[in-house]
Amino acid sequence: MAPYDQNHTLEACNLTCIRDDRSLFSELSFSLKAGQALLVEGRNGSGKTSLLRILCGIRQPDEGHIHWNGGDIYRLSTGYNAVTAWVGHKDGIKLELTAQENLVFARSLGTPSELGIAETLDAMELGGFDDVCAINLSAGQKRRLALARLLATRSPLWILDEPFTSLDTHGISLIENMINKHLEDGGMLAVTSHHAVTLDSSDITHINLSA
Ligand SMILES: Nc1ncnc2c1ncn2[C@@H]1O[C@H](COP(=O)(O)OP(=O)(O)OP(=O)(O)O)[C@@H](O)[C@H]1O
Repeated sequence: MAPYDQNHTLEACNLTCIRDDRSLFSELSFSLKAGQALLVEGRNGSGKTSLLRILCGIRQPDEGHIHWNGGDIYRLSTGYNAVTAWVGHKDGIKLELTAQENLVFARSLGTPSELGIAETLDAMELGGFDDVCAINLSAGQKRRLALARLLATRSPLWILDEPFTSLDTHGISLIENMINKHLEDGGMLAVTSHHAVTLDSSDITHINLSA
């Protein structure tokens, strides 16, 4: 993939998240630049998914704001979802569509990458499954198809909630390599994972929501 713009920035300022009168986190601030990763850690229920959903713009923080390249993510003229790729707990794939059709759909929603659909499926070791309905893929193959969206579209900011769920050790290393390449190209990453994540970059910010 061609390198991303090295001037991209993400800044989170004084984020607060309250659920049912309970404060999950407050006054949380951090920033990311090209090639940097944010690793969100913490016990079950500490608020990791809630933080990632706020970073995606799916949920507004109760306090604080997030800026992309200096502009509030809710007011970007280009649309913040044009720069983010989100893979959540759920695969978010259409079970009645084939693997290929799922990627055509994903590309229609974002900025298509220079990698073709067949090449993307090959990269995710799903070559030969292009015309198979997603409902007939194994759990790990469904997860790889969900993560294939990251390659099928071109988004500098990847936001991944437990990306390794259902993957075997080979699948995990496939995704880690993909993430490392993304960071090498100047992409950014926010991730939470109960598995250890092996990243080549030393440019990692750790946030522990249980601390
Ligand atoms: N839609 C919601 N409405 C009310 N409370 C919610 C909602 N979503 C999450 N919560 C609560 O917020 C808290 C944090 O949930 P969250 O999913 O962010 O935690 P997490 O750190 O990602 O947990 P896990 O490691 O188990 O995935 C939990 O106590 C949960 O019950």
